Amino acid sequence: MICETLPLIDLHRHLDGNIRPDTIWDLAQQNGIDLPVEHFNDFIPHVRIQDKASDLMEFLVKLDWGVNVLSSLEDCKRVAFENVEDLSLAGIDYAELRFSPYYMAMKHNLPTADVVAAVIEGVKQGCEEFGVKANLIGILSRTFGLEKCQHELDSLLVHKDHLVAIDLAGDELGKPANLFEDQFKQVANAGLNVTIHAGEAAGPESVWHAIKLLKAQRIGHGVKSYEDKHLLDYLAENNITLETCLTSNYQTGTIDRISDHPIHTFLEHGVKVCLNTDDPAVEGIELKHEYTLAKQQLGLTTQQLQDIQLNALNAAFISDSEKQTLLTEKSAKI
Ligand SMILES: O=c1[nH]cnc2c1ncn2[C@@H]1O[C@H](CO)[C@@H](O)[C@H]1O
Ligand SMILES: [Zn+2]
Repeated sequence: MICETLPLIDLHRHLDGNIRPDTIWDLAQQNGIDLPVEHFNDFIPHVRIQDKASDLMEFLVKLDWGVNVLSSLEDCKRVAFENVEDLSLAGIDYAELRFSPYYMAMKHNLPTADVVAAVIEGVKQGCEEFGVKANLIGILSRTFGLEKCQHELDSLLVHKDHLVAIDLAGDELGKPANLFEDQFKQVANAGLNVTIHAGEAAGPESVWHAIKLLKAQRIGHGVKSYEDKHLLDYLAENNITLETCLTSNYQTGTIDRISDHPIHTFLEHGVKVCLNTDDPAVEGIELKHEYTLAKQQLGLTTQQLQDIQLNALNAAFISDSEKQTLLTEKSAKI
């Protein structure tokens, strides 16, 4: 299923949507935080989707315990480090880990820019320890409004040399992309890449806004693009890759069944897609599972899955020589 001579890459993976349930439990004990249940097994439904949520916002609530137990910068560093260990355990060669520093800082009033520094440090140490490659994408959590997003952006830009891109995530319906035009002008001025969550809870117009107003080079999800043929042509012609997350799309109610995912429509139109996890700990999946779903539930061929692995490499926010290194290092391992 996975082509062993090509690097396995996850470009859409929330670091703060992948905090291990046992770490959340442990940090809660350590930090004297009351949890709603007495036994660990009873805690799982509070931090992991059981089958599916009714919509995106109900899904996102499951991420809250993970960040609510982060009481110090050391805790933030720990979860960042563990995220890299998880990459190594999942057989991933390169990942772009995204995180929302204000969301992580919020509950315990941690200084947001220092949270960014702690995550950078945890990921750096993880990469050294586990021999995995990773870069970071900063998220503006649109759910909390414009003012908080500007604060979040300011905190991220302090450390912009350690980031490859900025993303906009959270409540797509309630906080549409056009509100954040000014923030993404600042992102462009800072020389960072742009990927935007769009076409997940809202329709194709949200994808258009992400591209035209915020200058997105990649789109997170983009599921609803299938409703607009002109948009499909535009995505294909401009080489804008859709970061597809099958299990997440099912669990957020964006699609009713995995087999309903419009990935075939995208491929037929020449739109580039790659496969990703989104929030693996909350979803209870890993990247290889997404490739299995694509084969078994959507009938993708071995060739299509290989192309998808290559699409992820091509769409990564790294230089051509770094891409080449990932390729040669992988074939050397065989
Ligand atoms: O699937 C998703 N769609 C939209 N936003 C998401 C998704 N998963 C996580 N976040 C959002 O990303 C930030 C944490 O990294 C939070 O704002 C969370 O709500
Ligand atoms: Zn996401």
